[in-house]
Amino acid sequence: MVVRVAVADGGKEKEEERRRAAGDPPPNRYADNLPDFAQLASLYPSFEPYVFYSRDGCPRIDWTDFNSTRELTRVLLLHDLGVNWWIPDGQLCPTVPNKLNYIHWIEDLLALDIVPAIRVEGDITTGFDIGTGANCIYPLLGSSVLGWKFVGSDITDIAIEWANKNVESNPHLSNLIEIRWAGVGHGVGISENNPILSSEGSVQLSNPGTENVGFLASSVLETQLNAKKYYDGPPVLIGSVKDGEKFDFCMCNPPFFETMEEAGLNPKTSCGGTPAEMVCSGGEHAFIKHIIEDSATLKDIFRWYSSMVGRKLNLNILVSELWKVGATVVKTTEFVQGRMKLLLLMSIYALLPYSLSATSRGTLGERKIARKINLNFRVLVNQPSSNTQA
Ligand SMILES: C[S@@+](CC[C@H](N)C(=O)[O-])C[C@H]1O[C@@H](n2cnc3c(N)ncnc32)[C@H](O)[C@@H]1O
Repeated sequence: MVVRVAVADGGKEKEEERRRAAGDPPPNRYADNLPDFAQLASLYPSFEPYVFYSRDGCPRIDWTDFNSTRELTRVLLLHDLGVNWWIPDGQLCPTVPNKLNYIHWIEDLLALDIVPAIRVEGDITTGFDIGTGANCIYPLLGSSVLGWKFVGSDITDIAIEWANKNVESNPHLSNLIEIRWAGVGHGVGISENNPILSSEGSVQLSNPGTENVGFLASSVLETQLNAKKYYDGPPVLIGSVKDGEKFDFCMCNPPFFETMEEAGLNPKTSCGGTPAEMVCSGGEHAFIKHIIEDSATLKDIFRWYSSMVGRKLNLNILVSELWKVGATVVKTTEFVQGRMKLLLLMSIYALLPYSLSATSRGTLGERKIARKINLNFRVLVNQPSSNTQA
């Protein structure tokens, strides 16, 4: 018996080594165990009406019915993680297995010491979720699965109200999660050279709504007009981070689209999504570019900056923009969960205090990363204007 356990553990270790070496994403509890709808239906009477059986006898749900996908998310969070959760009709409904992928990927990156830890050892890992939404899914997953602390920011009444409700209905997590209006921080990264653009396009040097400095120097106006071609929404990171705060990472599922028409509807699923959640001026490219620009100011206030990216073309453009602002490590990955064939592109980067540059796909062992750093450093020196992604 003991020997069998030892063998099994050894196998797990080898598999873990292989996974890391191959750059595969970390395991997710749902990777080999898709949710058992029949079991959930027998345990949760509220879920039972949504489950039906296909001719092959498999229990299924109607993915085009919002009530059905929302109830699945509710019972999964409750059954597997002991998390109480709800969202109002039409708000973006998260698919738990996909969301866990992002959390586990960050977990893997934090385990690497390619970017030095910024906080004292023993501190609780702390993340910043940009646009946490009414569903507050990343803070709920990160705190319940890994015990991480989170600040979740957002800009809409409904997101702030429901994210708070979701935190309060889980008293065991409530000391780990703070929900915060974006742009009401205490001025980290804000200076006369680096003002905040408000949603109305005026410049603010502190809390929006309390101290509007009004009219602008023409150079600032010019920047602002250029910015309008891109993202002209409320502040993202600068203005949302408070004095003295440090984070291990930020993460973001951005508003991906410029219009709701562009967002379209996936006829095979109904996961809700209001215009405020799905759309921003300039779409995902502009939103993430704004995060990149903020990060160039905030630098090591975050150990890693990360975001989801919907379109591969945007990912390539954004990576080249990362080099321009001095990113020193850029990592990307793609996730496919179960049979859903949903492709998630992820990008994560850090701005180290020295000027090496590296890029890699997935997770690499330390030695390989060191080799890649040298390789890309040479490439960058020889061809400073080229866009180098290994
Ligand atoms: C695609 S939703 C993501 C919701 C949730 N994190 C998820 O993954 O399901 C994008 C969210 O970003 C919020 N948002 C838009 N602009 C923002 C800003 N400047 N700062 C913070 N949140 C913002 C929206 O209100 C919305 O809740």
